[in-house]
Amino acid sequence: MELGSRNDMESEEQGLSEGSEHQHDQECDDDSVLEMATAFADFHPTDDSQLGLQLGDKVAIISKNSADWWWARKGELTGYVPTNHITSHSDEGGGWQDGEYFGSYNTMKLHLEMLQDKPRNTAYFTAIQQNQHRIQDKVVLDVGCGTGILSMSAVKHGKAAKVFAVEASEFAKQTQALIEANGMADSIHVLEGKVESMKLPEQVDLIISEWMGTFLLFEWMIESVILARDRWLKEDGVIWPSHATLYLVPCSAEELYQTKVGFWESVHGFDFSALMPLAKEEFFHTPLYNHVMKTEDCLSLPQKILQLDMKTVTGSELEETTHHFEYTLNKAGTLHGFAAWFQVDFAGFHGDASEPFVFLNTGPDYPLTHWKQTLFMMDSPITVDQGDTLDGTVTIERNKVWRRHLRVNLEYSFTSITTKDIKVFTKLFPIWR
Ligand SMILES: N=C(N)NC/C=C/[C@H]1O[C@@H](n2cnc3c(N)ncnc32)[C@H](O)[C@@H]1O
Repeated sequence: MELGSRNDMESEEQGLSEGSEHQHDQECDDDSVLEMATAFADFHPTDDSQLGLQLGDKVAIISKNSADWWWARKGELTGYVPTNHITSHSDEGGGWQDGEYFGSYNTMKLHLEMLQDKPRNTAYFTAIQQNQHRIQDKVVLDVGCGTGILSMSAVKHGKAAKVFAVEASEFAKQTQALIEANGMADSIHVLEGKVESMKLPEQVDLIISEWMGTFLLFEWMIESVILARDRWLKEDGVIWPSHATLYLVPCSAEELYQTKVGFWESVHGFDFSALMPLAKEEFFHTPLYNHVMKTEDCLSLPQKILQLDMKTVTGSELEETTHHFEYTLNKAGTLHGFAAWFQVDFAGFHGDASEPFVFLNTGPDYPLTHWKQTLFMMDSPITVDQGDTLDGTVTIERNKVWRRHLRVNLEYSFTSITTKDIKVFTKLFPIWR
């Protein structure tokens, strides 16, 4: 299930900012504080009545003296802050945009899309069935259960004794009805609310969750799963997926490029090429979250740019990651950009390591899923030869203000095997802010 996998959310996504819930901050309890706010830009004070800000700083708003300056406190310091440098939490749910986010999961369209994603559901069901002897009579936590499909499978296929099915959106009310309609109310306990604020009566043996978003991390639900793991998973418990791997490959996207940009060369016989820069900016500024690539589009072997062990990964490790890559192109063609996809594994139960585990790979060599692939289009395609090389880095940086969003920075040098000349490229792609 993916915030960025549906057109409506995609358009809402750009404006995903009117979270209605006010995420209560501890500092708010101090009665002199009107509300909390976060700086989304640095601010350098011009006199000592002003408070300096760094992007991501949280400040307590004491009074709103004017439309442009508010009196605020940051730690022990107080001073005026410019309102056009901060986003007040009362608008945005503290940058998590929870109102809008959970609201988006209260739609039939979304659940239909996920429940119709055969590879997705088959992976979870098969993993549960294959490990029935380990799940039987155990206690399971389903983080973000949606319709409760995975919880029902844990009981039906896994013979779990008890499942806590946690769902923050209003949809949880429907889920309760589904559990009852399937005679599972005595083993599946639907809990409406964020897992962060949930009080369970006991630790669990297995956490199951389907948290993966565009480019694996968008929506940043992984943080909620990590928190649930740290708080509710037994020491020797298992978390599924147990591992998550992000892949990146340099690729062609000729048809897409011609459709969106080449088109302007000649429009009904007229030269509209002056519009090509605008087209590139509009269509390629952010990655394409619903691109379906063909294996032959790959210009090299994919490389792993992020590998997560879900039993041990911490939230802070994910704030910013950088991976160095070197690709040797294995065919001639046109390099338009890079494609990304992920694989999640369902391993982790004790058993000999050679035991085959179920995995779900959303790449071009596997059956298509609703995640499709994520395409990062560079602005200028280059003609390449077999043997040319790309050497660079991909940096994934979580947005410090909009906490479900991230930015992917691609920087690399291209070396032609024939002429040896080197071209350097760099582009920053927000997902989606
Ligand atoms: N797989 C994709 N793409 N989306 C993730 C799946 C999101 C589902 O999990 C719920 N959810 C997300 N975060 C939490 C949380 N912290 N506590 C409880 N429920 C949550 C959402 O309302 C969706 O139903």
